[in-house]
Amino acid sequence: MSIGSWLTRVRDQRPLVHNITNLVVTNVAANTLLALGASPVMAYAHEEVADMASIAKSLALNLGTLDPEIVVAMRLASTAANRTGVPIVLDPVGAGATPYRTRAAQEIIDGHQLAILRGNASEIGILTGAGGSVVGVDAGQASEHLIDAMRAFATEHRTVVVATGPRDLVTDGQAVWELANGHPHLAAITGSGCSLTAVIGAFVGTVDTCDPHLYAEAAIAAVTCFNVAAERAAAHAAGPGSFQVALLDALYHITPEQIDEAARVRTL
Ligand SMILES: Nc1ncnc2c1ncn2[C@@H]1O[C@H](COP(=O)(O)OP(=O)(O)O)[C@@H](O)[C@H]1O
Ligand SMILES: Cc1ncsc1CCOP(=O)(O)O
Ligand SMILES: [Mg+2]
Repeated sequence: MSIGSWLTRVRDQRPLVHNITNLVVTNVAANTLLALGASPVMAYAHEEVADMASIAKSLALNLGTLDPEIVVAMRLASTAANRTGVPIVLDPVGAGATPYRTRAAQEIIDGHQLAILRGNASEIGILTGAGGSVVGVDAGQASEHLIDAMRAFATEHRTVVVATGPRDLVTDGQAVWELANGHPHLAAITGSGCSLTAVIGAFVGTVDTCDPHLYAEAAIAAVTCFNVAAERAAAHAAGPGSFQVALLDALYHITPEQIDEAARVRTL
């Protein structure tokens, strides 16, 4: 299946993505999913997260503005998602910046089966044991051991790992792919990584068998779709402000053919 045809699946199926995300990006993540053609819902109450996760096509967890209530909500939702076969995508925002965030990410990873772990290269470096520095929620220096550590982590946890930045890396524990689309404006707005995680949730929500290889394909397609849309948006944006709006428009208008034409994906 071509990378672009994954977008057709998303638009045809309009998967419901249950997001437990942060206070900064809630609105933009929901609008990003709508522009793409997916269906967002944000739900946090302990009384309903298990029910919501069970009827969703995917569960996207984001540690951006973590607090103890959210930690419990994520635990309840993840348990229900695993029980009902709903794929989980985790964005460990700021893992490595404080022990609380790192511990929360590790508890989710150890206690549940993730479909995809997606963070910036520093967050992924911290969680996979490669090391790296995290400055608040932004990436610092990435580790030179990142690729090996990602592959070992993916194998051990039977999951797909995605590390983003100027170049993006994806592995299912066997193959490693390097993705080279995107635009520096993405690093000049808040929430690009968080929105991408929600988008990965939409793509993975179209996969109905628990298959790491298909999850990897979905992740590659999601990152490439998002980043090619960003390139198209940047072409007529005056700066980060208009870029943010233009990105929503580009996600709405982009075609599978445009994605396939611009995709820069290679196996390492
Ligand atoms: N310098 C860059 N050039 C091109 N694309 C980038 C650049 N920095 C980040 N991106 C893209 O921005 C998105 C968010 O990645 P990143 O900034 O690593 O995550 P986060 O916002 O979680 O720190 C990804 O799609 C990534 O490919
Ligand atoms: C600024 C900030 N602070 C807590 S969460 C958040 C948003 C982070 O978004 P992203 O990781 O996509 O840049
Ligand atoms: Mg992030």
